[in-house]
Amino acid sequence: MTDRLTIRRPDDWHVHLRDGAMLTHVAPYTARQFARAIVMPNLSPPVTSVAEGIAYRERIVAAVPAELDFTPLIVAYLTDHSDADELARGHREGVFTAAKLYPAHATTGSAHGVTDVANIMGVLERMADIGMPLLIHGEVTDTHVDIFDREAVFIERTLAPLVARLPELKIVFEHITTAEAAQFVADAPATVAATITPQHLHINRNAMLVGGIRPHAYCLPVAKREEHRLAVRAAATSGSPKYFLGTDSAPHAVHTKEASCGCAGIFNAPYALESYVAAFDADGALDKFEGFASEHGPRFYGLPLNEGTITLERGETQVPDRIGEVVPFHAGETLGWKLVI
Ligand SMILES: NC(=O)N[C@@H](CC(=O)O)C(=O)O
Ligand SMILES: [Zn+2]
Ligand SMILES: [Zn+2]
Repeated sequence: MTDRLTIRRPDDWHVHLRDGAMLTHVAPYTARQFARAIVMPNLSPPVTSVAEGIAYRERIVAAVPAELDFTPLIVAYLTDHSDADELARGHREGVFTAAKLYPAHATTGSAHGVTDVANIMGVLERMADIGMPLLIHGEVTDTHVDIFDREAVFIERTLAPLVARLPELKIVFEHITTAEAAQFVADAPATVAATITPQHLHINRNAMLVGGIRPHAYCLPVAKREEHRLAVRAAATSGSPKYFLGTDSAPHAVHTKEASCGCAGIFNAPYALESYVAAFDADGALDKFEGFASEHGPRFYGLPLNEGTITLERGETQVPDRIGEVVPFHAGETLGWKLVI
């Protein structure tokens, strides 16, 4: 039995660090676990211009204790009116690592998102030309489609046609939650990859709905049936370079989740690595963890692998009920691994 696992320093390829007081509160947790993070741009207002990207990056750096070696990677938020020249300039100048497609009204902070991919086809063609990755929240917003089917329907209606049209465009299908998504990515060209969250490795929809409604298990895309959790978990632990770590840590103050209309998002940053490694361990896949956490992401993005290592050890990590105004994932549980750096 392996009791100690030393791996190259990992990165988080999908996180919400927010802004203002929440940024100050949560950014250190991500910076303690990860060397770099792809920071999502769904602020209000969203990060759309190069100037806003530079300013946000400065606010993030200011929120992280100086002794932590952490690099935020900034993402442009796509709207129906995105300008290809502005995005390309941001990419060229090292401000925008990628651009994010939120279908309008699909999730938290997506009101300014894209109403039809056709509206940004010129932008996507330019991104393909310059090798700038497109990150996608992959759910349709059609009110006739059941919330549990929105990811699978997005593949059929939007993602498959997009990949067929622009096979050279690098696409990250973010936070996949279904067997259909895992299979689509497996069958797609090497330009298509996916991030996987810790919650979608651990919970199915029962966690949210059995024995009372549990708002802290609610995020988007919503957790699905057990068969989907198992398919996503098999993808994560498969060793395939198409799947990599993206926590989707999405903090919301407790009163906005424990409400008649609660916000979507799970705050998993403080114990993300302990949570992921527990799943890999349970599946006998510890040997696949370094690839998932530290290698597949940078290789897909075309960025250097991190220098240095971290160590995880078997041992108890008690997850608190609250961290400031936010309830963390696994609140009140004991995880079987700890990060010892
Ligand atoms: N995942 C979530 O449930 N929420 C995210 C948005 C997102 O990633 O879809 C958030 O910003 O709160
Ligand atoms: Zn999302
Ligand atoms: Zn997210």
